[in-house]
Amino acid sequence: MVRQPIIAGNWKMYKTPSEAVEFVRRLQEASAGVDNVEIVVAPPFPALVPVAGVLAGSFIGLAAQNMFWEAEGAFTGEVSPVMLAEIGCRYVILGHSERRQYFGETDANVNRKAWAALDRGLVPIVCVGESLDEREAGRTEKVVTAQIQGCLAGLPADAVAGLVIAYEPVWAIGTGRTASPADAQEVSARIRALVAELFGREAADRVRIQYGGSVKPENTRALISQPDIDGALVGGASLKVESFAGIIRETGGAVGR
Ligand SMILES: O=C[C@H](O)COP(=O)(O)O
Repeated sequence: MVRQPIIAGNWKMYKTPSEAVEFVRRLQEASAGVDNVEIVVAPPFPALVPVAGVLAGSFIGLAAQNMFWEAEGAFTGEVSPVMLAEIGCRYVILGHSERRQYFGETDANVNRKAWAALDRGLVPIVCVGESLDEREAGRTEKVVTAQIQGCLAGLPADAVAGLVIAYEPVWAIGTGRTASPADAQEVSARIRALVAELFGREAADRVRIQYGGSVKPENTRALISQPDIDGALVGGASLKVESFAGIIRETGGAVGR
């Protein structure tokens, strides 16, 4: 089964709209010619519209970092899937560990959001991953299994096949401490086996699993070469064109044609 690798840059709360526009213009040039990798950027909300304008018709896709599950209503401060779809988002990141840690995001919330996103034609990038305490207590598999079961509960198998799941061990995010390729592969393989159990072999073969946590150009190739890792969700290193384009090129080189 050939799965096209997907490299997504999660800019978190960095870059003003003008900085974001300038960045994607430069990224288009820097990543031109890499045609075997899907590239996605996830700017903060105020930058989505201007960046969508620059990216219209481009090979770089647009993602939001979060959304609410209702289409509209009295929900101050929230953004709906309808709005994201209309401005040209293709993806939406759901359940990032920072949303879980600081804003009370739960697996049940992520599940409602995933249904709503799919209903509006957006592809969820569903984030899962264990904390350091959980890993050290030997609970990684248990934690990630519960997250997958909760976040994807009841979704149709063909929708799951089209999803992106980002495995991000919380202890590796922004710390410079990357999971070893073997550890990242082991959990990614567990996730794929679980998807097979819950949604069938075809969904498991098609779903793309990203690794996230201190990914940089230097460690990309070893991670991407793992059989169950189909890309990366990149934080810090996606904020500079040189390092993000480096990760994209390394990915293209690792998968070949
Ligand atoms: O969404 C991205 C992840 O949180 C990874 O962030 P990082 O690459 O800065 O460790």
